[in-house]
Amino acid sequence: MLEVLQESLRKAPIVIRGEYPYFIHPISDGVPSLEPELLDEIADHMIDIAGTDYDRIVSIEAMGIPLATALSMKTGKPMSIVRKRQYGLKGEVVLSQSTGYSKGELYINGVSKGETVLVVDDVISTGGTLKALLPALENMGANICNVIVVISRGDGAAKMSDMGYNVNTLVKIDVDMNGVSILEVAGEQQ
Ligand SMILES: O=P(O)(O)OC[C@H]1O[C@H](OP(=O)(O)OP(=O)(O)O)[C@H](O)[C@@H]1O
Ligand SMILES: Nc1nc2[nH]cnc2c(=O)[nH]1
Repeated sequence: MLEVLQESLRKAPIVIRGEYPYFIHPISDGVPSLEPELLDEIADHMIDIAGTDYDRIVSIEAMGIPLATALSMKTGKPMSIVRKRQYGLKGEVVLSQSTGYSKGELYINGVSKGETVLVVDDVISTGGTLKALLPALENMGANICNVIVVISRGDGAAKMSDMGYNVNTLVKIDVDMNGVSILEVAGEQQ
């Protein structure tokens, strides 16, 4: 299951940021090379989880964009990207994002009241981004049918579950200076 993703995670280099071992991976960073086989495998798996019964795919810049694009092309569903830049369009919604290493504003455009949306992203770590985004989408009148994040590192997904949001993750990982350890793979017994 998810063999291409697992293999790529095992090969992911680590750099130390402060004292934090930071993994570098095509899905979370777009470097060194994002292969179509990997996007294809992930998009197929997302369809297995969420089907295609939604109006719109919603994702977050920057690294949600290739995932949403691959899924959009497979499902024929439109996508809206939550941006870090303000456009000032009518109906734009602003929210504050806080992750482990950044704070800033996010801007939602293009999501209409009553739409059913699938939310996808590359990584969940502290959960700060989804903690801000999911209630904001609901306040806009969107119906969130599913949330799928490729890589889970840390306790963000558990925190979202405590808030009443089920976040499906494809792999749970741990990271130290020696590399990435895969703790859990979606659909596999451990
Ligand atoms: O669970 P959290 O702690 O909120 O972290 C998750 C967020 O962090 C990453 O984005 P980042 O803000 O680094 O932006 P990028 O995609 O532009 O690198 C990732 O794409 C998520 O959106
Ligand atoms: N690419 C990347 N994104 C992260 N988000 C939280 N931790 C990490 C990390 O180590 N690498």
